[in-house]
Amino acid sequence: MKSSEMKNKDLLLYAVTDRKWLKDGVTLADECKKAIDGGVTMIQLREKELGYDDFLAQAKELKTLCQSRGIPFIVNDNVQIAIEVGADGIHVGQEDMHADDVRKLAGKDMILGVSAQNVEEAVTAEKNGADYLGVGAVFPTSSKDDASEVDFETLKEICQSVSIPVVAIGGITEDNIKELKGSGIVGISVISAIFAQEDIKDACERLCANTERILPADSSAYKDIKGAIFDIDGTVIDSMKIWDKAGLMFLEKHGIKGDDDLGKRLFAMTIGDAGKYIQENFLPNMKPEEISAGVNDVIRGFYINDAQPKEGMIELIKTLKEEGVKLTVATSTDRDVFMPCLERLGLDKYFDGIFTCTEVGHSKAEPEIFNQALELMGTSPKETWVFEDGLYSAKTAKSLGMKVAAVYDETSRHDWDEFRLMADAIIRIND
Ligand SMILES: Cc1ncc(COP(=O)(O)OP(=O)(O)O)c(N)n1
Ligand SMILES: Cc1ncsc1CCOP(=O)(O)O
Ligand SMILES: [Mg+2]
Repeated sequence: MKSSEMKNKDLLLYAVTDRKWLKDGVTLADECKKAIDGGVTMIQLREKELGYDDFLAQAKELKTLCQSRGIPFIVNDNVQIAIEVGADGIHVGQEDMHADDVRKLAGKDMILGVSAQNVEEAVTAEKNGADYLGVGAVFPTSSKDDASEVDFETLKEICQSVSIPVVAIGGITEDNIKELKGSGIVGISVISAIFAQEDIKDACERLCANTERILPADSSAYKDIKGAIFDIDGTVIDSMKIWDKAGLMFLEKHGIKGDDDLGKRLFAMTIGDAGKYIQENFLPNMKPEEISAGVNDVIRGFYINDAQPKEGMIELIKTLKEEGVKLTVATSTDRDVFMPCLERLGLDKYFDGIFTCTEVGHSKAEPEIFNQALELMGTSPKETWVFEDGLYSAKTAKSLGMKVAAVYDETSRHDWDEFRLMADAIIRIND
């Protein structure tokens, strides 16, 4: 991977190797495979004891593994080995070769990571060509003897002072990671919370999920963005649950108490079918159309009075607008249902155009709605991001060459593993 192709998402869970944790008969490649299976997005080979030839042989093995699994491979400290093995990148600290010299030797395409402990080092590293920063130790660590600690405020100041992405490193565990929320980091870099664990794959899965949970929906993740297309339900508005519950709430109004199973059955039906089902099973004296209209009223009432934004989305939309990005809506929900909510939240004024599947005459499994949004914004697919909680809609957007920010929503959790992998950025706040 070239440095220009690296996304923030590639830095989500960055594993740094340490052979001191290897069990008998197990190789670093074996352990790295488990880590990649668990969701590690980048690997750094860190060898402090090996001679040149052994270091090179190990680098070749891990480079082949990472390449076959589609994640970047980085070499720690040794620029020569990084170049010889054709690594994707090199990571150097303040005591190692200077970043500008590394850049000259390694060329513009190699990913260059630099350690920084304060704002001055961070700003200098960016000027000297760093593509990302590793900042730490953010917690006490036993994996690096000479690591000095970096407090939360300094980490935050560093993130605010540079435009390149920052990962935190040092003593990070699946529990303390939540303390890094709000710092501005795009990911974490970890040794022992991965390689010292009994079940490496399992540990990585939890670290990944917990890291996703602390990342902001901020605009810095969306490289080269000129246009943005927002889904509404489950993306901008926390409204998916009402579709799940509307049938039950309607029944409750008529004094009938349903259970979760009934809720799930009704959710899987169209509103028309739900009307028929409720009539046949609970309200024989009411017409199915009246029931369907009643369920619809429950939904509308929720949008008018109660629906809340997903965390961080209002701020994101405002920031993108301020940055001159064209904004549109593409939604499967009918205009008269969601507009009162957008208006109540003061969001309607930010959008240059609003497209609904009903009005366009095609679902989001087809390209029409996205193409109409692109045409109105006058942006090309590759400079346009689609913010979506629905995997199938995201697949359509991807097939048109657009970038996708996957927004986590509880109702589509079963798709998340596939969705997070295909997306160019992830928004998963407080699920
Ligand atoms: C991602 C990442 N961040 C920081 C470091 C530390 O690098 P450095 O300060 O050069 O210390 P050593 O790792 O070389 O002991 C890192 N390796 N990776
Ligand atoms: C390499 C490095 N640089 C700063 S802290 C550190 C060690 C990170 O290891 P761990 O995740 O086990 O604390
Ligand atoms: Mg170093």
